[in-house]
Amino acid sequence: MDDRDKILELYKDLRVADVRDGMDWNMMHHYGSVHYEIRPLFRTRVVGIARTARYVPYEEAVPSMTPDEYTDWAKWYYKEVCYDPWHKSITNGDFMVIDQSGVDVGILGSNNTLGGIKDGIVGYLSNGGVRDTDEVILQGVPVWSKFISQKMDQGRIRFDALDVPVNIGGVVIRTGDVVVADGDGVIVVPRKLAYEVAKYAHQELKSDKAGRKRIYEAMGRALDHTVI
Ligand SMILES: O=C([O-])CC(=O)C(=O)O
Ligand SMILES: [Mg+2]
Repeated sequence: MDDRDKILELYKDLRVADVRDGMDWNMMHHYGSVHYEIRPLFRTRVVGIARTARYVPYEEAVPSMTPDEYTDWAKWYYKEVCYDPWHKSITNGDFMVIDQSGVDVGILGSNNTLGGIKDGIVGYLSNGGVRDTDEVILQGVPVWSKFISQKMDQGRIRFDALDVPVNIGGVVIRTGDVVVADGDGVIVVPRKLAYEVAKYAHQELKSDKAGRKRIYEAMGRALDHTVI
């Protein structure tokens, strides 16, 4: 098992809250929690290894053209201006992290997110928008984003860089960092702290389970997977 698989295994049962505590136990109180305005489209839990991409505003004016000319232009735009190069180099367990510089577009949609899942992406995190959200939810694609946007990329945003440090909700995320996301939001662990944080996150999870198990038993409540 390589380091990456070891880390994914180590984090697979940890909740965002446990990882938060594990960061605190390593004097990282100030760091790691992505701003609470970044929320899941639907509640689920995903652990992955960050893969980052940055997009920036498109500075040119869209030339005047007929709708049929626009069809070709839109295709050209996807190919040359706002492409998703990460699609070509996905590793199983990647958590795709998109910095879209505040532009109101849905870089993520039902099509490109599902294509990434097919190739091994486990979830998406964006400080921007997602669209086609009814299908994204139906397809069960885990997405944490700042907003929902109806808009296409054309004339609004361009691809800038892959595997650069990005700022998502106040946290600098680098390709290779550990990303844990659930109904509480998203937390990022710098790769060099991954083992130490996991150790104390497990300590917290264990004590949480034991405490709630005692209450379940006192209530005569059937035990579930969160306490055993
Ligand atoms: O085309 C895009 O950039 C996003 C989108 O709507 C999809 O992937 O379905
Ligand atoms: Mg779409």
